[in-house]
Amino acid sequence: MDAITQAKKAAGEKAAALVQPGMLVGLGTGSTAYWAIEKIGEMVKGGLNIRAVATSLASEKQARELGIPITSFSEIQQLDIDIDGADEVSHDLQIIKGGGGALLREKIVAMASRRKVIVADERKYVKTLGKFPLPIEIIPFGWELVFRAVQSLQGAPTLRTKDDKPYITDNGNYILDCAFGAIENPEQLHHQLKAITGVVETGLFINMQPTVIIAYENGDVKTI
Ligand SMILES: O=C[C@H](O)[C@H](O)[C@H](O)COP(=O)(O)O
Repeated sequence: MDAITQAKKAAGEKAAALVQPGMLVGLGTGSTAYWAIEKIGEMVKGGLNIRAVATSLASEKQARELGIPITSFSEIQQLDIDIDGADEVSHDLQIIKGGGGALLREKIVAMASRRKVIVADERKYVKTLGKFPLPIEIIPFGWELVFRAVQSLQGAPTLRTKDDKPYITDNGNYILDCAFGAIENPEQLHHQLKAITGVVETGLFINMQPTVIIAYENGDVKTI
């Protein structure tokens, strides 16, 4: 296992240790949240009694294979803890998510959770957001109009593709990856983008007061 994968695993496992018996747990998406889910799976096999909501079909499949009981918002109102990855976390704890296309479900789950825990390796902990192009989830119909509206906000959008076709999210939508350069005011940008008809959600996770667990290649793990 290389040093970055080791760091992701360390961050994920540290977050999993925050899960207590009886909790309702949000399961994130991506290669870092993966390790948290694996660890929670081990804990469940060891007798931990929890129920979870997954933020993507991929994470739900992983959780089911590990025997983690899955629930949904038809049965519960709120989660105790949500553990998820990030593409960038700024020093003032604003976040970009959605590199794996799961931002909409991730935000719904995060908003429904009392405690939000973000796990990331050191490469993602940055002074200012924006090196990572901001993903936004948009409705397929008329997506070109949203594309142009993003351009008029000085973002450089790219329609995300897979196998030369538009990438389709778990919700049947498209993703635009938008390069804005340094994002000095994430809150303002989030609201500007949300005001465009056809934008479902942005990957800016703003003012969520998360617990952030950063793992370093040298083996250190810091909770911020
Ligand atoms: O849509 C995907 C999610 O926001 C992921 O949590 C994020 O992209 C980080 O993924 P990874 O841990 O694989 O870098």
